[in-house]
Amino acid sequence: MVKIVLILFFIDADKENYMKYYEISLKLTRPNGLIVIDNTLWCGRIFNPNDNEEGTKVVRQINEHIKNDQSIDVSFLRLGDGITFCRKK
Ligand SMILES: C[S@@+](CC[C@H](N)C(=O)[O-])C[C@H]1O[C@@H](n2cnc3c(N)ncnc32)[C@H](O)[C@@H]1O
Repeated sequence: MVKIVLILFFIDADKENYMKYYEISLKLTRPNGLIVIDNTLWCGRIFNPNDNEEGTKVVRQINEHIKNDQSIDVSFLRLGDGITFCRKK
């Protein structure tokens, strides 16, 4: 049986599927591998309580999820539109 383990994922496609991409990446990443998520500031829209567009809600949701995920260490770069680095423990 071939077991696939990867060391780096870069998530940057459709926001609606970000949670799905994150869960799949976490399963396939080996310990110490990185999951890099782009657009985690969403142009600052996540901080606007009046912005409840689907993409905004999803980015808020994944940020919250990552904050509470004990299986990773997290680092955030306020570069561009915000980049979050998740290292699988
Ligand atoms: C913001 S661009 C990022 C491109 C890439 N990260 C790069 O730097 O070249 C988002 C890309 O995700 C692709 N995309 C959007 N929804 C997708 C989906 N459901 N499945 C696969 N790719 C998708 C788009 O076609 C687009 O090329």
